Amino acid sequence: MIPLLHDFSGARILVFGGGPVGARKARRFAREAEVVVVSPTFADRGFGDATLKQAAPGPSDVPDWIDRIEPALVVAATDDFEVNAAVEDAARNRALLVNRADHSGARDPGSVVVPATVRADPVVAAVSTQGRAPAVSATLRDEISERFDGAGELATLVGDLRGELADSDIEGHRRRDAIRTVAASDPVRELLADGDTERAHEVARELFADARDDGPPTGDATDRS
Ligand SMILES: C[C@@]1(CC(=O)O)c2cc3[nH]c(cc4nc(cc5[nH]c(cc(n2)[C@H]1CCC(=O)O)[C@@](C)(CC(=O)O)[C@@H]5CCC(=O)O)C(CC(=O)O)=C4CCC(=O)O)c(CCC(=O)O)c3CC(=O)O
Ligand SMILES: NC(=O)C1=CN([C@@H]2O[C@H](COP(=O)(O)OP(=O)(O)OC[C@H]3O[C@@H](n4cnc5c(N)ncnc54)[C@H](O)[C@@H]3O)[C@@H](O)[C@H]2O)C=CC1
Repeated sequence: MIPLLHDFSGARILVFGGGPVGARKARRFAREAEVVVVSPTFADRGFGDATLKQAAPGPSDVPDWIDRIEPALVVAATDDFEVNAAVEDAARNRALLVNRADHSGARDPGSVVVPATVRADPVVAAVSTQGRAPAVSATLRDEISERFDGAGELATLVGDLRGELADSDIEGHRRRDAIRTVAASDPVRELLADGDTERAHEVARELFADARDDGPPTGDATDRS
């Protein structure tokens, strides 16, 4: 499986199953998409801004729900294997993305796994074990999140500097070195994590100007994919 970021803004997502797992998926997707959850019962836990529809569709009712809602992604999170299987079949027949919460074996095209994520907008990190051991994903996510202090602010700051350079006639390698110097600067990161944004910007600008004008030795130019 290949990790990608998918923009679901303006899209609809249909979740079958209103237990804790359906709620967790609904909450996650509702930050961006219009989420509908269909289920006979709903957990106490929050569903974000999702719309809740109380119903207990059997396997043969599933296609109608999908055709009515017209989702981009369907989530099968009921505790009923037959219903989850019907959700997967109907989604696949319509070439929709499908996430099965009760199944992590072999996967067909169009099936997606929900990773454990850390967000510090605009930075987002996702960890998956490709379905093998979700608890490991969650543990590693917690470790990564401890290193995320100031990461969102850093990306915003470096993004601003990139924007300012976009129209300049600075040589490509100097531009890249200057940007990398700021991106990798521990002092800038620490100042941002401490909330000292003003000083962080000053230090970043100094580093940036030095690297741009004098240019440290050009680093490794290989593409890190
Ligand atoms: C394939 C996948 C499908 C998908 O949902 O996309 C899937 C499948 C299954 N999970 C199961 C169990 C558990 N899942 C969790 C937790 C999380 N599971 C998540 C994702 C995924 N789970 C996808 C793969 C992710 C990857 O690639 O690593 C996370 C990361 C994201 C999220 O769900 O939001 C979220 C962390 C949330 C957070 O902390 O943020 C815990 C731990 C806990 O609850 O504390 C347990 C109990 C311990 C255990 O069993 O391991 C079972 C057995 C169910 C049963 O026994 O009935 C299945 C089905 C099966 O394995 O067949
Ligand atoms: N992916 C993950 O992270 C995890 C997945 N699971 C799997 O996901 C499934 C759901 O987990 P929980 O929410 O904890 O289970 P749960 O049993 O608490 O909730 C199941 C929900 O599905 C609803 N439901 C039952 N029949 C339905 C139907 N015909 N149509 C729509 N909704 C229906 C129930 O009313 C209930 O709200 C579990 O059976 C398990 O296989 C479990 C733990 C973690």
